[in-house]
Parts: sequence; structure tokens; C-alpha cells
Amino acid sequence: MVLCPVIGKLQHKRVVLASASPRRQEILSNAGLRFEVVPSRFKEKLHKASFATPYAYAVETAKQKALEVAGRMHQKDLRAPDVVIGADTIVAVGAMILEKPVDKQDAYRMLSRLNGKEHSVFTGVAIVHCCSKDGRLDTEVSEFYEETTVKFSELSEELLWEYINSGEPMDKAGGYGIQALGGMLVEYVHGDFLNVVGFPLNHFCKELARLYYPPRPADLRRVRHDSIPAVDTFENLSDSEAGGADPGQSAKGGRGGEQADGDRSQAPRALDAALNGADSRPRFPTGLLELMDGFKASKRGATLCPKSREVGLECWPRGRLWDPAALLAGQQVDGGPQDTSCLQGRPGLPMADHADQAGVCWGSWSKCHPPPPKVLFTACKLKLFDVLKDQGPLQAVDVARKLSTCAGRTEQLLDVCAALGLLEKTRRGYSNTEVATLHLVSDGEHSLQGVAEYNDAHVWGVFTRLGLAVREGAEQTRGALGAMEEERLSQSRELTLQFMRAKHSLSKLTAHHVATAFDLSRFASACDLGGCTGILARELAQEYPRLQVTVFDLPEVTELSGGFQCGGRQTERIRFVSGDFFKDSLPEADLYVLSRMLQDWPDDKLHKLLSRISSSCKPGGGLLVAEAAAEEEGASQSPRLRTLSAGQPRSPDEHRRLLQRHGFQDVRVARAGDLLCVVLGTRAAP
Ligand SMILES: O=c1[nH]cc([C@@H]2O[C@H](COP(=O)(O)OP(=O)(O)OP(=O)(O)O)[C@@H](O)[C@H]2O)c(=O)[nH]1
Repeated sequence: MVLCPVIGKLQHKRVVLASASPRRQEILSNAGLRFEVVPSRFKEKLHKASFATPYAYAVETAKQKALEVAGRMHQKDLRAPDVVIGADTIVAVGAMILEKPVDKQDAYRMLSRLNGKEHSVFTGVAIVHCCSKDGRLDTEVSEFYEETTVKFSELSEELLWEYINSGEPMDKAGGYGIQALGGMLVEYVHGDFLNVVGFPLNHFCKELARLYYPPRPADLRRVRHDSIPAVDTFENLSDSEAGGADPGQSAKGGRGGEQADGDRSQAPRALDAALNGADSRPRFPTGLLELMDGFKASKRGATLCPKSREVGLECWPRGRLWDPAALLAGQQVDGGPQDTSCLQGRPGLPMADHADQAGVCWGSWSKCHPPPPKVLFTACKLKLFDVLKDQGPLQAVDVARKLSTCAGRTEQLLDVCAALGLLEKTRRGYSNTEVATLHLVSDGEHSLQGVAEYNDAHVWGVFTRLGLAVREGAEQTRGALGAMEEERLSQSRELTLQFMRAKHSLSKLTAHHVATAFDLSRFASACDLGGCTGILARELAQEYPRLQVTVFDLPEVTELSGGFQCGGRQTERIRFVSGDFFKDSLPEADLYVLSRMLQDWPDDKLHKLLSRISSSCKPGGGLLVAEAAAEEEGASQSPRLRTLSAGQPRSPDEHRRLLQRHGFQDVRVARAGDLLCVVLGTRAAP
């Protein structure tokens, strides 16, 4: 029984449930947890409109409930409990949030809204770890939410009033109790039943497993792949498109990754992975990031052959990206006979007779194979991995029903995802592979959904429309991308948030490697330039207990960074300062940090930035630079970790020369985490 050891991790701790809900108490004590109950006095009055989603509201309320109890108990006893658990359950109908009804009329209004329809029940949960230091309370908060879909039958007025008069709705979110009489109102439930009742026990155990037995996921497995099913496009999977779909086509096209039940055990669920692992940091999902990023390589491929521009084709460099197995394994396949059979005999697909000479495979992938990154983005956008997370394995028709998409197209999408190693396909249906569970489910700790979202919404478009800049060479491309990036970022708050989410999730994977590539304990202060949400700052503060860290970023970024903070002991040594590192004075620091920044800028801006840092840095001070590593000395070709960056990686020598040119000596270069190149230079006396 997997739950016991997880719950057992709390056995010797003083655990407090900050809730008056008898249902929560029952669910947790049935699971074997020993705890005290201290109902929270936090008034559930947060301003709902200020939350982007209903679940953000539930999570924040849960957190405030738990923190109120932790603070009160600490004040009273001068000793806080070890762990305080808070929860908040709400019902959401579209953007509207329903809590507990205040009276019968209110209950009637709520139940009438739910009548005959589907709604979502969200429970936000906060697990607050407390400790007292020098008489002060210190807290670390882990938070999550769970969503369950509930559908009500068509109910008569008489039945509604009979139910209201039973008294049951009054202390229940949305005005019903699914575990009792309210169960009669419900046609179906998708998801965790206990989540509706008030506490998502399964997710809670997974969260404990994550906290106490951190995961060590297997990297992407190599998938055997015969061919990717052919489709026109995955852009639109709606039913209105169904006429264009050919359900038979996918069957003919071969279904990558298909396996008979029993051939291999199911992909381990997150909990199992968590329980089996020891290392808290997941291995770098190289293959997945290359998949998300692969289209940049293809766009650069277009520069290889002048003919491609004439005929307006997009070209994939030979061998690369056509083979998802190689792609996901992080390999680049160059040379060798190119299989162009996929293109032959397809009317309307021009074949260039100089293909061999140019070394590229001709053809418009959008008419032949779906571009793998676009498949991934589409699957993320549709929340395919979220649906399969709890409900998989599911057959294609069931997935289509849940996503409200066309069944035929959905099956094709699922098959391509299976071919790419993102899903497993067995007779029982499709389910997430480990890598999808870890990185593609939206609420996962190591989710890269933000990167997929940003690449899809923004970077894809930039690369698609930048034919001109691509033709003009790498420097100009970098400049044009940088300028467009800047312009767009300044235009849209949503885009800024998307960018921040993407950078935040990538930084989570790299920050530890950057912070530990060198011993930085000689520095008392550091300034992370373009530090965004402060993930690296947090890691630095955690690694070096006396280090004060400043995160310096544009005002629109620092303004939004609050939403990404999760508290913790290091926070008091981190401050956020707004400014533009090209214009404003840089905050004083012993060590300046540029993490995955330099690649974004054209040479003139890059030198301007480095010379500004050099002027601000005191002799003996340091500059730490982290960038995607080039594959080998001088090669500068690595497609790895380019995500969010426009330029090409530099070799260690190029980095060394760059820092020396700006007055840094003793430049040391380290490979970190396999994919990063981290460089540390010391400012020489002028
Ligand atoms: O089907 C059911 N749906 C909901 C419930 C109960 O509804 C309440 C939700 O309210 P809240 O999250 O604010 O929790 P409170 O009861 O106010 O307790 P706190 O002290 O934690 O704020 C919750 O009790 C659910 O159990 C239900 O029973 N069935």
C-alpha cells in the first residue's frame, strides 16, 4: 500500500489541520494521519476578481487559512506546530465562484445555476512547514489544487426546494453535499470524488511524496517509431473540422508507440516515481526541450538552400527532426540516407531536384507530417496531459469527448504523441509517460507547460515570420528577434506573464546547476541581472547562507514577480529592484550574474551590457555567466537549451575571450548539468 509510508512521514511531527470541516477531519483520519484540529479564523474575503483563475483563489485562501493558524499558535505558545494543513473548496461555473450559501435563497440561486449542467469543484490545499528561529516564525509553503468535474441532472424546482429544506446545503461549497443527499442530484463525476467532499487525498499524498521522497524521473525513453501518422494540421481539432478528418488514415499511417497490454508495465505514476527516487532534482529533460525548440533549427535550415526561398518552402535539415526517437533521445542525426518516401507520390508536394546537393529534405511538413513541436504545443494547449493524468488510460473517443474535439483528429494527435514518447498506448488506451507526467502536466512542480505555451504563442510566430532576418544572417536575426521580443514584451502584460512562466519553469531546472558550478562563498552580495521571478536568486541564497541577492529586472517583470514567490527562509535575503540594465545604474554587488541572457542580444547590445557590468564591478568582484553549452569547442551548433533564446551558443573559448575583453581575468569555465556552460571571471583592477 503506497500511501502508508507517505502519511507515515508525518507520524512524528506535530500536525495541525486548520479547518473546521468535519469532512476534512474524517478523510484525513481515515487515511491514518494523526493531527490536531485548530479551525482557522481567516475570513474568506479575498477579492475574487483579482485572481486569474478560480483555483488561484482557492489556493490562496487555503494558504491564508493555514498561515493564520500557524501565526496564532506560534504567538500563543512561542512554538509553532511542525506542519499546518489548510484547504478551501469552491465550485466554479465558468469564471463564477460559488462558496457556502449564506441562506436558503442563496442556496437556491446556486443550485439553480448548477442545474442540468457541468461545473468544476476546486480544492486548494496548502501544506505549511513551520519552524521557530530566534523566537520568529519561519514558514515554507507548498500548495496545489485539484479539479473535479461534476454534472447535475435536470432537477425540478420541487426537488431543489426539498433538498434545500433538508438543511444539507448550508455548510457546503456550491450548496450541496455529494457524499449525502446531494449525491442524488449528480449525474456523473470526473476526477477525485474526495476532492468534491473537501479534501483531495490522492493529490495530497503525491504532494507529500514529492516533498519527502523527491522524484528522480527517468529521462525520455527512446521510442521505436516507424512513421508519424500523416495529418494536415493539428491547429484545429474542433468538431466543425470533423469533415476534413479521415479516421481511417491514422490507422494506415501506423501508430507509433503502440503496445499490447502486458508487453510492458504501465508508465509509473508520479507517486511511484517519487517513492522510488532519492535525488530531489529531475534530470534535465533534454529531449523534451529539443522537441519544444526544434522548429528553430528547422527555420535556420531554410538558410541552407537559396532554392527554398524561391519556392517558399520550409526545410528541415537532413535527418534531424524527422526522427522523433533521435530527437527525444537528445541526439542529432546528420547525414545518412534521407527517407523521403513520405513525400513521394503525394500530389502537390514539389520535390527539389537539388535536394541532395543542398543536404536538406524537401517538402512542406505542414502537408505531410505535423511538425513535432506543434503537436506538443497543441496537446499542451488542449490540456491533454492534464486529462490523462488522473483519468488515463483513456481511449481516443473518451479523450475527444473530454476535450470536446473531433474524434478522428484526436486519435491522430494521440498517435503522434505516442510516437514522440509523450504518451503510452496500450489496448486499455492512452496514458502519460513519465516525462509527460513530470513536465507536461500543468500543475506539476517541474512543469514545462509555460515553455510550451510561450513558444507556441510567441516564439513560433517570431521564427515563422522572420524569413527576412534569417536571410540576413545570424547577427541580424539575433537583433531582429531581440527587438521584436522587446517590443512585444512591452506591449502585453499577458505576454510578459507567459514569458515569465516559461523562464520560471526553465530556471527551476537549471538554477541549482548554475548556483553550484563554482564555489561562490567568497561573495557577500550578488545581483542577478534579468533575474525574472527570482528562482536563481533563491537557489543562490539557499546555497550560500550569508549571500544577499538582488534580482534586477524591468519594472513590468518585477511588478508581476510577486505571483511566483513561494515564501521560505531565504526570502528575507532576496530583494527585487526594477530597472533596465541598458539604461539604469546597476545595483551594487560583489558578484553579477547573467543567466541565459547573453544569447538574446546582438553583439552591440551584448558589449554594452558587459561594459556596464564591468564598470559597476569592483576589482576582485565577479561575473558569473550561464549559457547553453555549445556541443564542442568552437562548434557553436548546439540546439540544446536554446529555448527562449534567439542566438547560438558560444564555445568556452568564446566566453573566455568575451569576459577578458571586458576586464575580467581568471576566467574559468565549467560544464554544468550537461547542458549548461557556466563561466566565472574576476574583475581585474582597472
Ligand atoms: O459535496 C460537497 N462539497 C463541499 C462540502 C464541504 O463544503 C465546505 C467548503 O467550505 P470551505 O472550504 O470554506 O471549508 P469550511 O467547511 O468552511 O471549513 P474551513 O474551516 O476549512 O474553512 C467543506 O467543509 C466541504 O467539506 C461537502 O461536504 N460536500
